[in-house]
Amino acid sequence: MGMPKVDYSLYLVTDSTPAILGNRQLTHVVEEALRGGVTVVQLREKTADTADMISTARELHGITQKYGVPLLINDRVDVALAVGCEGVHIGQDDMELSVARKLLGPDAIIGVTVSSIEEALRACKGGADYLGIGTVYATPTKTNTKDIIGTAGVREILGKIAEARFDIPTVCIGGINESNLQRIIFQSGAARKGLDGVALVSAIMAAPDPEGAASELFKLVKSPPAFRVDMGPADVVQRQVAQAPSIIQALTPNVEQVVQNFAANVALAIGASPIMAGYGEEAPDLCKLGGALVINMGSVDPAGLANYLKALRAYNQAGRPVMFDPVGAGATSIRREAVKTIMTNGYLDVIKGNEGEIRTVFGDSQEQQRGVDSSSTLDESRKARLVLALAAREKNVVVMTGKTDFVSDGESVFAIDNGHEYLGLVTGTGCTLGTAISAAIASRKANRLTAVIAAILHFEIAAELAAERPEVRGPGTFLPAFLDELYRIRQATASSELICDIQEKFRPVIFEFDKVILTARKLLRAATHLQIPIFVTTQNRARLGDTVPELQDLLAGAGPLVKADVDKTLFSMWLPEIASHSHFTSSPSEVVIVGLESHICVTQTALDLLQAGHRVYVVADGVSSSNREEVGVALARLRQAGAVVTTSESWIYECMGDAGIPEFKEMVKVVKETMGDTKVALQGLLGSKI
Ligand SMILES: Cc1ncc(COP(=O)(O)OP(=O)(O)O)c(N)n1
Ligand SMILES: Cc1ncsc1CCOP(=O)(O)O
Repeated sequence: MGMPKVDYSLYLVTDSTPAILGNRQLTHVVEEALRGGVTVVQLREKTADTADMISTARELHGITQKYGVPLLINDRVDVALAVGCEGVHIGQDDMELSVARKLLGPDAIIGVTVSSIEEALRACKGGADYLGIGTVYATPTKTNTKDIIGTAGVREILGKIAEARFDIPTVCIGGINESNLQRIIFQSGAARKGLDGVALVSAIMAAPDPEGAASELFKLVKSPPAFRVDMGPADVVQRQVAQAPSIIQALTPNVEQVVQNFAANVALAIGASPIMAGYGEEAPDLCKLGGALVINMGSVDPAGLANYLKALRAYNQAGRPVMFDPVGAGATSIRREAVKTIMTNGYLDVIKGNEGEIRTVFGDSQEQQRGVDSSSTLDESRKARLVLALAAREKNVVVMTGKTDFVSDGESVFAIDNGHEYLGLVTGTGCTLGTAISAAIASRKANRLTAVIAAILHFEIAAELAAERPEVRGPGTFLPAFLDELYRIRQATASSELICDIQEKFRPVIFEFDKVILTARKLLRAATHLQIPIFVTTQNRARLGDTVPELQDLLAGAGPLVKADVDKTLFSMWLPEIASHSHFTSSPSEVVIVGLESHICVTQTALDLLQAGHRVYVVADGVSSSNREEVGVALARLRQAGAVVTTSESWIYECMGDAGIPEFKEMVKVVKETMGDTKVALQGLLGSKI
């Protein structure tokens, strides 16, 4: 006996009942699973007699040894002793740990089932080698389970083990399969202790291809979930909320909900592209478009629920965010069940609901809602504690709407007191707030908590502004004004950046080099007046020279607006130093590119920026290549990829948006003073493009 270091990542518990094994041979299925990557095997036979069990165990041990994997026996210390395998797994109703240890000796592996903190601490103190924590979810494989503890229960146990400083490996068990494994590991992890692996029966033993199933599961255990989002600390959140509304722009959520028309209008007003897609089969394609999914439980029927689950699965797998709106969650038992089903079948980045809905999602069985009403019974501190607890349990962001909205990421709670009573007098405003939130979280670049808060502020401040308009006399006139204000805020707060790369050594070879410089000078002046951050790059500065001298005075004048000046070897200007800058990480940006060469560095930069979720403007009078013919081809390609190919003057006016802005006078001066340059650059560079 004895095996120095056990890898608990993928722990297979066998089952030879016909419902699971069919008419296949147990040893054959286990060997296939071992080939697929199973790291521990437990022989679990509930009805076999001792002689048969010993015989199977012996054969199995021969196989597991070939793969260097420990074989443990469920409950039966006598069988483990007879076979001489590596150890046993015992439950709370089986032989005592101390007795098993005495019989098996110090080197045997003894695992213990635990479903509470007390059991876990007792097993740790008693010298268990690992813990099997569960049952996580109800499973037909074992129906006589005492406690279904969910990921929250697993996390509590892990937290206490860490607190008591026990360094013991742990797996969890019960209802785990390919579609929920990563979420279970993610949501179960406590601050200082995560799971070492997962134990499964049917997901492998009943699989038609046990090797393939095990190999897929092994990959999932070893890789971080696609949906995992690191949430920034609260102080970062507070800083970023200052620029809040700019977070919602150029996003593409896919929206599935009841008040579709209104939701679609809100999405468009805030710069998102809505797709109302209730058919789950479409989701795998839709999630490739890079948006977010809204599951709005406006109506619940079996077909609808199946669609929610299909879409949820597709978006989780693609690592795209999901916003769950558990409409009327507590109104009927069907809805309560639907909430449970949705929550146990996928990861929800954000859950948004009114007090009754959030209480139901948390599992408050006393909560009986009437329809989708939003009557409130909790005081503010209890509301804050509830969203905090739910977000901590689900490891996501929770929003409880109400007169004051409460938002939490499980670490901090924010209260938002904006909005207007008219929002409560128009149908669907709650649902469309979900649309706004989904648009904000659609970009993975944004901190999720910040994005959610920003979306709420955008939405509610727009309502306040709309209600103040002179033409608004009630909910009917409020609605169009509200859409206008959503749009106006978005327009006014879109954040732009300028990326520039023009080096000295290219001067003699680039087509119309001096014209590119003229445009770059104009854009730098405009950026400086409009307070647009500037990012400068050079390609191998030592060999190809610095940024041209014609731009140096303007860059010096821009001072702190020049956020980075980076030398590179990559062709793309989208360097880690730039991509990680807070201007790009806090929200999707509108980035204008000027420089060289259009078919190499400019093209790669634009494609990278698009891929990262930003909106890209390529100014046709500000980019060039050594061969003029390259330019038109590059611009056509970028246009097709989703970049906006425009001119410098058009971009400048788009950035201003409104002649009423304070900078307008200065900007007109820039445009007038560079009128001649603009003409020369357009004539010189655009002949071969567009
Ligand atoms: C790894 C692992 N964890 C838990 C169990 C459950 O064991 P137990 O509570 O003894 O229940 P039975 O398996 O005997 O029905 C397990 N087998 N393996
Ligand atoms: C043995 C055991 N102990 C708790 S749940 C369970 C069975 C898990 O089976 P499955 O992985 O098929 O849900």
